Amino acid sequence: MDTLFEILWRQHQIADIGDGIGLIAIDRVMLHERTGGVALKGLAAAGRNILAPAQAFAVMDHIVDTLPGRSDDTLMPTGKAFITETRAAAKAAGIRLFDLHDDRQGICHVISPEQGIVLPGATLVCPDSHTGTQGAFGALAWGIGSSEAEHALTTGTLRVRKPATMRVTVTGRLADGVGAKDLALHIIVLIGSQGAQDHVVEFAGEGITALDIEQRQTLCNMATEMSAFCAIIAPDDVSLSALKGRPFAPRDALWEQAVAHWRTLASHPDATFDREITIDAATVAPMISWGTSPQQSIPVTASIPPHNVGHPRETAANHSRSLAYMGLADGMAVAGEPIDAAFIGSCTNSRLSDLRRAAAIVKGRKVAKGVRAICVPGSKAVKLAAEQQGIAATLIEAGFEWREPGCSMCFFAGGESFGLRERVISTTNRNFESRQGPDTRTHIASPETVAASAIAGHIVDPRSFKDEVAP
Ligand SMILES: CC(C)[C@H](C(=O)O)[C@@H](O)C(=O)O
Ligand code: SF4
Repeated sequence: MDTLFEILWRQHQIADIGDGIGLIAIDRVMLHERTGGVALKGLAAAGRNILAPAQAFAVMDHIVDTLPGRSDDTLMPTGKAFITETRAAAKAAGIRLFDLHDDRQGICHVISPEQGIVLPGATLVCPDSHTGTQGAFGALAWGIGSSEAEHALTTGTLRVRKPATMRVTVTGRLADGVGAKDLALHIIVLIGSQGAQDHVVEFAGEGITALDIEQRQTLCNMATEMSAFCAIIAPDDVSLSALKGRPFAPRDALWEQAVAHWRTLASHPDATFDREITIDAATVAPMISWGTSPQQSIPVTASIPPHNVGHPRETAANHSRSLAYMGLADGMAVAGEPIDAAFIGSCTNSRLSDLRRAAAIVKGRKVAKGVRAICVPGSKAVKLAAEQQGIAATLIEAGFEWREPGCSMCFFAGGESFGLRERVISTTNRNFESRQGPDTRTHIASPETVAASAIAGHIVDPRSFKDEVAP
């Protein structure tokens, strides 16, 4: 009785190499300028061709400047070369490139579904750790290294160690004001940030099927922070309607044929998983991270617990180091901490519905004095839609900077950053030391919590912030 993962593995396994490793057929390769250009250059240097150029796609997202009027110049000292070399290599290789000024440009994991590149039942790889985001569509999508990307491009295959399976079933529905980001942090606190290592995580249950497709992507994105091999959600009406009519998705009779196949893709009711976890959606509250790992998170209404309480695999030394780095102490509430900046963006929470929920919170209000608030839409398509729908105007009116799409301040190594030791509340997925700038103190949370905190000037529960902030 197969799980969805085992069905997709069987459908793509060309050979069982032994030792738990399969030779897997790869349907799509996505590349970005930070790691993908390296793979393309490596192939060219070795004189190898790309087996199926029509199935490989490159985009500029990590290093590109997100200020209006941008060019190939970037804040990352060696950044320009990544951009120009990726462009040249993609052209020489004859693959599609969504370049800086292309209307389809954006963060790789955001644009792939927008363009219909990811499809249910397909295998998709990208030299980027958050590729599992795209498992929200029922694809087997996982992150690889640059040299694996070279191998996938030139052979259409990869050797893969077969991961174990884990199902996270969410019963009931999330409460109002609680979203997929909160659910993801709740799960990470429960199982730890290594909790899903070497596992494919299938998310299932009413709490998952009730999520819209963008929330599902947020959840699958955060599976990387559980150290999962990747995440997957069985395709259904929600995911299929999100892909219908997309530029690279099949059309007409081919679409119907594909749908008939995709409808068969689900774990058998009697399938057994190596691990099973069940979560009652009613127990999930808006979450906030207090430390330097996503597992160091708490409900926004709670106080920082002493080490080991609810935080598996956390040593006392780790716990103290995180607190010292963050300028916090045991037993403190994180709510109420003044912030220097608020960031809405990244492949976790930069889609239209994320921005819409943030805008609903800030509408008619102003970002607190002294807080730098920035919104970076995940793609040009998101940006244009947000502008057309008045979402951008609401955010700008409130005092948010409105930027061009890209990874931006999710990732200091791309060049853009917040200031020394600044306290930032952020919709991103990683709160590691110096992730968003030199010694920045990042708190990760949902778009609602980030938006509400930007208005309040301190970390706040989005469900009750209106009581604390005058309209
Ligand atoms: C630069 C890239 C390889 C990296 C990743 O793989 O995740 C980045 O996207 C990140 O989020 O840290
Ligand atoms: S938005 Fe952040 S997490 Fe996502 S791919 Fe870019 S750098 Fe990585």
